[in-house]
Amino acid sequence: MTESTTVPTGASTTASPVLRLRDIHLSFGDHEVLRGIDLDVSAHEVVALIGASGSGKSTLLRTVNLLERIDDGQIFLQADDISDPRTNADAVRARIGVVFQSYNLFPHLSVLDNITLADRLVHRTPKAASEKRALELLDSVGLADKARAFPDRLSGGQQQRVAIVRSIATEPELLLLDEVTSALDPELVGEVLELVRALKSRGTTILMATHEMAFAREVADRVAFLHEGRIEEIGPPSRVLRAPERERTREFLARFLPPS
Ligand SMILES: Nc1ncnc2c1ncn2[C@@H]1O[C@H](COP(=O)(O)OP(=O)(O)OP(=O)(O)O)[C@@H](O)[C@H]1O
Repeated sequence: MTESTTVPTGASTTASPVLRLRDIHLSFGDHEVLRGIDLDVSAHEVVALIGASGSGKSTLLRTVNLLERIDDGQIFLQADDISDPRTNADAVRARIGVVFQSYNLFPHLSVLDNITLADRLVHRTPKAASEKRALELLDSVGLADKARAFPDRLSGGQQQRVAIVRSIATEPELLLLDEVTSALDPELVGEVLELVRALKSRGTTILMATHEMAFAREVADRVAFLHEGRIEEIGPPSRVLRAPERERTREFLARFLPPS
């Protein structure tokens, strides 16, 4: 029996997963924030992490990108054990796209330069090829006319869409989205969610933390409900988010309760 079939993570396909988390533990001082997480994300799958504020969603995403080092367990990206301390973190990060809550664009670079920077520096893609691809991506999200603009000339929703375009410009194997709509005014949320929907339809493999329950229901193949550092429930949105009262309670908790 292979390792990927020994843990009941509820993965929806039998293909080798893009990401495998095995018994992940992580503490900050005395506070054990991740308490034995097992999770597979298959190719082209969208998995949404939901849970109250402080349940460990962001921390889990940060461990995958090696921004936090785990205390115990293993993280596999494709066949590679990236939790091995000898792993080159920069090489791993070049394979994973990340978008955080605040857009984090470089303010002194144009939209085009923001998008092409990693491709040119990390992947050594020639400037012309990198810009051609970036312009195609911008065009596909309706932002081609902003290519030469600087971030401060864009709305929050436009900045976040550029950040997402930047994260996929290098064609990462996995995309991590951490509350990508939380910092936005409500009227700007829709355009960002629309872009995530488009990524899903292109087959991007996504692990995302979200408080947007309706969105998780619509876009996620599976939803993982985190509670106090453990995955309490995982499965199709129709099952995990089945009770409207529970959904509302979770949304309320996630938005308003301070981290424990
Ligand atoms: N660098 C750190 N040092 C100490 N404690 C931390 C650190 N990062 C996170 N924590 C704690 O870990 C717990 C989990 O935080 P995390 O940000 O992962 O939760 P979350 O589920 O993403 O919350 P939210 O929905 O509010 O973003 C919280 O109690 C938080 O205070």
